[in-house]
Amino acid sequence: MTVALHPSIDNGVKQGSGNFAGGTLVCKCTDHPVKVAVKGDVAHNHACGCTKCWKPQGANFSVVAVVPRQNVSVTENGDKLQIVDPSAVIQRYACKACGTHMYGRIENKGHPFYGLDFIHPELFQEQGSQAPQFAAFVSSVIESGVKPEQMAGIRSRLKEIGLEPYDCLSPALMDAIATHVAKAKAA
Ligand SMILES: N[C@@H](CCC(=O)N[C@@H](CSCO)C(=O)NCC(=O)O)C(=O)O
Ligand SMILES: [Zn+2]
Ligand SMILES: [Zn+2]
Repeated sequence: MTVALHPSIDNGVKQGSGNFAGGTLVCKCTDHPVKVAVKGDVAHNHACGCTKCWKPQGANFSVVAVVPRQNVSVTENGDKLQIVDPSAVIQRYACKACGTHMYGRIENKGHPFYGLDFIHPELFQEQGSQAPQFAAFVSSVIESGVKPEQMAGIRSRLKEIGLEPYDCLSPALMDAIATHVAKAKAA
């Protein structure tokens, strides 16, 4: 049996349309769901194994991407949102009723990713947003209870579906972070 990563990628990664114009994220509540409008396509979509990103029931990974924060607006039932961990770098706004994380926001203006919100594209009502590009924080799934002996199988399954596994972010994103840090030090 292949290991369950996340329902949206377990049957293979579905490529995006390349011209996704944006859509509406909807939480799991059948009654008064929280709705969040997102303009434009997502970027840097990835599977994330960290303990902080929201994972649907039974999944070992989340699927999470970024969008400019000005492109994100809560349109319905925003009173159901609460910040999961106000001390985290990414302040994740979750539905109090169903627990779904609707968006994560960075308020530290000095953070390399300030200006980007984190969202879960599987919550889009619409199809066609950018597909996951890589897998991040893969070793972190051990912190959620995965046995170290399962890691070889998890990494090979990620590679099989075309998601290169990394234990932090991808090299391109790590380079972007380091460039930001270097510039901040030089300033
Ligand atoms: N081993 C830790 C790692 C948590 C972590 O650093 N997560 C990253 C990636 S989240 C999306 O890619 C991060 O930037 N976190 C900041 C935050 O969550 O506020 C664990 O698994 O908990
Ligand atoms: Zn909900
Ligand atoms: Zn994460």
